[in-house]
Amino acid sequence: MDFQPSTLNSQLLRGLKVRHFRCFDAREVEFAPGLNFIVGPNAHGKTSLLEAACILLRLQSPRITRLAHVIQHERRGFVVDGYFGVRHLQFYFSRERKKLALDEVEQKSAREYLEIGRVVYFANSDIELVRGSGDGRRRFLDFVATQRDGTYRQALRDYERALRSRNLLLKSSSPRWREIAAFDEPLLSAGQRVAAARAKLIEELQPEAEKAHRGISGAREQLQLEYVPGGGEDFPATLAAAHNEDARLRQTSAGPHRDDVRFMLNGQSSSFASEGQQRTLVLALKLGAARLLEQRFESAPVLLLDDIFGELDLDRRAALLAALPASAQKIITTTHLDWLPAEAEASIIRLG
Ligand SMILES: Nc1ncnc2c1ncn2[C@@H]1O[C@H](COP(=O)(O)OP(=O)(O)OP(=O)(O)O)[C@@H](O)[C@H]1O
Repeated sequence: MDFQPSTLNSQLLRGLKVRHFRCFDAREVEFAPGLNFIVGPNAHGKTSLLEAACILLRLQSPRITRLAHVIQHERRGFVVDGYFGVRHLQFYFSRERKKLALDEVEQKSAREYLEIGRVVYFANSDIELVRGSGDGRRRFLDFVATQRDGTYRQALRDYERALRSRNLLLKSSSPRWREIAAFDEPLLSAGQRVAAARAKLIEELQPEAEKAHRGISGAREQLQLEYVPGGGEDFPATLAAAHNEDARLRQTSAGPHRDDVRFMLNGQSSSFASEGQQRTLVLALKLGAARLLEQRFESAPVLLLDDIFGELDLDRRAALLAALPASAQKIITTTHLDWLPAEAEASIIRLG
């Protein structure tokens, strides 16, 4: 790929190469600014390319927690490699080791690498954000929070490490409380950083998601987001009060690993909402996250949209296309493009 730095918009994913990634032995694609469609029949690797783009920029999959699952069967590891603006990103992952490089320089830590590209990913299965367990909502918060704040990832890791150690001690048949208490301090300190960042994120997301929701739903309902801290209002007090419960359950019962977010439409829990209302809500959350990141960094994140047009009628497809941030690069998978207005300017990648 030949890139001329002077002509590049620095906030674009220009090209992507994958090797031994899901169904691809090797594949290379180029993307344009604005609208990009990846078009092809089922099971031809559309989602795989979108997932690879997400992993290249964020080192995590939007679908699964274990990257080993995207290694092509019978292979040792995968490579994703691409240009974001003028920056060259490379990531190798195998079960034994990971290797990161930025502009051909191997990185010991992911910190600088993760400051390069920002992403909002949206798939039909995201309706689980409303319908599913708190786990999915925490993953969404973490995905946006690590992009919003470069220190968040470390706080989350510190918290998870302290939680794992504390839980391991609690599992013992006769828990030694002095040892367990030694993990309370790091658990509390990292947990409070995680909780504060999540609370701040919800506070900033609220007006943006509301605005997006009003735009899509035609101002019919009011959307409210509420952060529900798993450590209560006062995490140290909640943790201290939960000692007996923790001993009984043999695990830490309170803390950010139990955080949740409540969605309300006109003051009613979104669990009562219709499917259409729930889909609108999730879309508003994602567009809200995109606006929030755009405001914070003065450049829109890349939008990766997996087959979300398939279930909509023609009018709604057009409305959704219009609702996507104009300045963002958009990469969209779809099985066919018969519906795309002839005047729409888009770059098309065909698979199969
Ligand atoms: N680890 C893996 N190794 C090899 N093949 C895999 C792996 N994971 C998934 N696949 C295969 O990759 C193929 C492409 O899947 P993908 O989800 O990318 O297709 P798609 O074009 O998005 O399909 P759809 O339109 O049905 O969503 C599937 O046949 C799937 O079984």
